[in-house]
Amino acid sequence: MRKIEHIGIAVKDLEVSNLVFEKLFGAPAYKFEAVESEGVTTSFFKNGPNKIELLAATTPESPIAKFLEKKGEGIHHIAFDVEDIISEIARLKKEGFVVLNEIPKKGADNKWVAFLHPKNTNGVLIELCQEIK
Ligand SMILES: CC[C@H](C(=O)O)C(=O)SCCNC(=O)CCNC(=O)[C@H](O)C(C)(C)COP(=O)(O)OP(=O)(O)OC[C@H]1O[C@@H](n2cnc3c(N)ncnc32)[C@H](O)[C@@H]1OP(=O)(O)O
Ligand SMILES: [Co+2]
Repeated sequence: MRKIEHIGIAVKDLEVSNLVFEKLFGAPAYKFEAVESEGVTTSFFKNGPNKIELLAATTPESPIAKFLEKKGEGIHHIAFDVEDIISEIARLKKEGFVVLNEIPKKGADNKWVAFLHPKNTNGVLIELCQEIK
């Protein structure tokens, strides 16, 4: 894992939260993207080398909808940039982590992604991201 790729924040209303983070960073989101397979719509903000992903649910079954129901708005996951997601998944499986999708899926912002179950990472949902070249 090379660096934090983004921090995902679950929000109830993307429009409202876009304005909050635009004020916070003094700049608008650089990207808005829906990821149907995850039942989410996202916006991305860059602040220097850091990236924030706001996520709102578009379906009741969405992981974000369930998270909001259970925990309310807040940090949802930490995503890490990886060189080779396939070998990283194999390494982490060997280390005993539960990989929620062993076959990388298409994420937002042009990435292949996979997730580790938070039960093995002290309650923090971890996302692996590999840039799609
Ligand atoms: C891919 C697009 C975009 C991108 O960056 O490219 C994204 O980041 S999409 C992000 C949304 N997608 C996901 O989160 C996919 C991975 N998540 C899952 O598979 C589930 O959300 C899972 C397995 C983490 C939890 O699902 P489950 O149906 O088991 O929900 P429960 O409410 O029963 O949770 C079980 C247990 O886990 C705790 N939990 C749930 N979500 C989180 C979280 N985000 N962070 C930390 N902990 C979480 C929940 O509290 C339950 O704990 P318990 O102690 O049993 O109460
Ligand atoms: Co993410």
